[in-house]
Order: sequence, then structure tokens, then C-alpha cells
Amino acid sequence: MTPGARIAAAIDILDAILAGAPAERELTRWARGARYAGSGDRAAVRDHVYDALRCRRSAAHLGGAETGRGLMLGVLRLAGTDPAGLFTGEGHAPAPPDAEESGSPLDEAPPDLRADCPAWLWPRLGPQAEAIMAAQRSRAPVFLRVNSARTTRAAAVAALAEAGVTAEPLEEVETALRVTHGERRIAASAPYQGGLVDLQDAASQAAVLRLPLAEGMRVLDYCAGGGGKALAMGACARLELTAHDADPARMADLSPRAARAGLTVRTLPTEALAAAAPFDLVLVDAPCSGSGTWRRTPEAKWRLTEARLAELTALQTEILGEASRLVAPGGTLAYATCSVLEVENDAQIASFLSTAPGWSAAPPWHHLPGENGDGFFLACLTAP
Ligand SMILES: C[S@@+](CC[C@H](N)C(=O)[O-])C[C@H]1O[C@@H](n2cnc3c(N)ncnc32)[C@H](O)[C@@H]1O
Repeated sequence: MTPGARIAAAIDILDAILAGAPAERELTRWARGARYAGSGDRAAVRDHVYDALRCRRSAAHLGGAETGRGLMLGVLRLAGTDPAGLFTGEGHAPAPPDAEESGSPLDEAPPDLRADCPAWLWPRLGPQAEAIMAAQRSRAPVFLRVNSARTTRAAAVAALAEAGVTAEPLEEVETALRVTHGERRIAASAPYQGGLVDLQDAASQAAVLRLPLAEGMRVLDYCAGGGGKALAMGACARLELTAHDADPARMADLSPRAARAGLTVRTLPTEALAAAAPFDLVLVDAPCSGSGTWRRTPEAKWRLTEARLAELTALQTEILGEASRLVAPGGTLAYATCSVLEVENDAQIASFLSTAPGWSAAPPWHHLPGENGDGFFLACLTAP
């Protein structure tokens, strides 16, 4: 495909996403129908689509319309590229821009638009709003977690290099590697297949390393999902690990993943939890807005509504109450989100403490999205 044809494909896909279709589904649908597209074309189209979704408000402003075409004109202008060189109308390239598509300058736009933040959310981000949203306008780095129970970072780097993946240790997080080349080769590589490394954001890894884990502890991952946090905890110390999720299908891959990592994780349904309690540590990696990870899932940024946020905070309050009843006396309830919103983080902890006599909390950890990982929040509460 020519560069112009790739942009034309991205325009069609973006139009479908703007009409409500999920981004991944649209990209897959397009790839199935575009047999002529090679892997380089598919990667380039995907990058165009995600670049446009991350910067949707500013791109629409610069491109003159919130349409696939407007977004792609805006994305090129954001990158300092004159769209006329690609919007040529030749072959499969989009038609040249007309006078109405010249867009408006960004420097006169309000700060929330320039930061690509939904307008209603801007006041809720507090004094760090600009830094939080600026970090989410570009692609996220890829991080791996080295399974420290099985190997070292140096050995993992060497094994990855043999598979064509270049990675370097991240100074700030002792288990993390930043992938600098060959990320598409990770899934098929021997160290990944053999459970020596796992894909996990560096902030999630740093959060797990902050948990008070010790040999022999009985630990429950209450919102386990695919089990990323359970596996990371299991690499920190020899634990008796239990995983639970309201949607058990989300844990379907957990047993084979655990086996690859050399761990055993028992999964339990809701009705079996009370009999299995108490646990020395219960981790609640709560369902949340994901506002600290929007550079990975930019469409979620635009789909979040005030009503959905209210639903999520009510669910978080309920989950904290349920999970707290499973913690042993003197044990730890660890509450985590990948959100940067106060209402999902500190406000939840304050509300829990106001209704749970005898519980105490250590100062929480706030991680802003940036070079060293996504936005993340962790609070460790001690049971009476
Ligand atoms: C942020 S995700 C967990 C990610 C996972 N811990 C990981 O590291 O990959 C939140 C999970 O909470 C689950 N969940 C939602 N409501 C729940 C509830 N009431 N009780 C337990 N799990 C719940 C969701 O199904 C989802 O898998």
C-alpha cells in the first residue's frame, strides 16, 4: 500500500469507530478484507488509527471536522506534516483538502482541548491535569516483567536478544524491562513462552513490589482478571495464592500461565470465598475508568461518561466492603486502580475508613503516567 492508501484505510476505520464500533473490531474487520495489505501496512494503519484516537480533540480542531478524514488531516498537522503531500487524490490516496478543511490553530484553543481531555473531566484531574493528559497523547512504552523466581534480568535480556527482542532494565523498577525493539516478536519468543518474562506495565510491577508479601502468606487476588498481578505476587515470595473474579471466564488462561511461570494459583468462585477466608493479604485491583492507561486504550477516554464513572465508584465501594470481610485480623487489604481520578482513589479510601472502625491506612502511592509506566494508585489498609 502507498502511504496515501494507508491513510485512506485509517479514515474509513476511524469513521466506523466514531459511529460507535470498537477500535479493535474495526481494525480486524479491515485487515480480513484487505488481503493486499502486508504486515507493515497493517501496523502503519493501526498506528494512524491509534494516533488519531489519542489526540482526537486536537486533531479534529486542526483538521476542521470530527470525521475520519478530519482526524487524519489533523494528525498529520500535529506531526508537522503538510497533508497535501499525502492527500493527493492519486491511486487510493484521499482527495486533496479543500479550503474548509484548513482547521483552526491550537494555540487559541482551551487547555482541555489542547490536552485531548474530555471537557467534563478536566476539572476532576486537579493541578496535575496537564501532565497527566500530555503523557497520554503519545504511544505507551512496552514493558516486560522478569519472573525473578526463575531468572535474572541480565539472563532475560540475553534470551530475548536471541529471539530478536531488544530490552533494557528499567532502573526505577527492579523486575521491569523496557522493550526498545522487536515488540511484535515477544509473544512467540522462548522466554515469553517459557514463563521467564510476562507483559506487564512497569507501574503495575512497581505496585506489586510495594505489597507487604512474605513467605507462606495466604493471598487472595480478588479481581484477578487474566491474573497478571497474581503471577507478579507469586514471583515475589512463596505464597499460597488464590484468584477470584466476578467474571470467571476472564481467568480462563490463568492456570496455564501460572504453570508456565512455575506457580500454582487456585481459582475460587464467589460462593467459596467465605469458607476459604481469612487471607493475610487481599488485593483488590478494582474495575475502574482506566484513566491512567488511556494512551493504550484511547477510545475509552472518549467513551467514559459521568454516569459510567458514578457506576464504577459505586462498584468499587461495594467491592472494598466485600473484600475487607475476607482479610485476617492484622492482615492487609490492598486497593489498586489504574486510574488518576481522585474519586476512584483517595476518596474511596477515605470513604472506606469512615465506615470501617479499627482499619488504618499507610500513605497511598500515586503514579502518574509517563516514561516509567501508566497512571496507577495503591493504598494498603490494615485490618483491626
Ligand atoms: C482491573 S481488572 C483486573 C486486572 C487484573 N488484576 C490483572 O492484573 O490483569 C478488574 C477486574 O475486576 C473484575 N470485577 C468486576 N466486578 C467485580 C466484583 N464485584 N468482584 C470481583 N471482581 C470483579 C472484572 O471482571 C475485571 O476482571
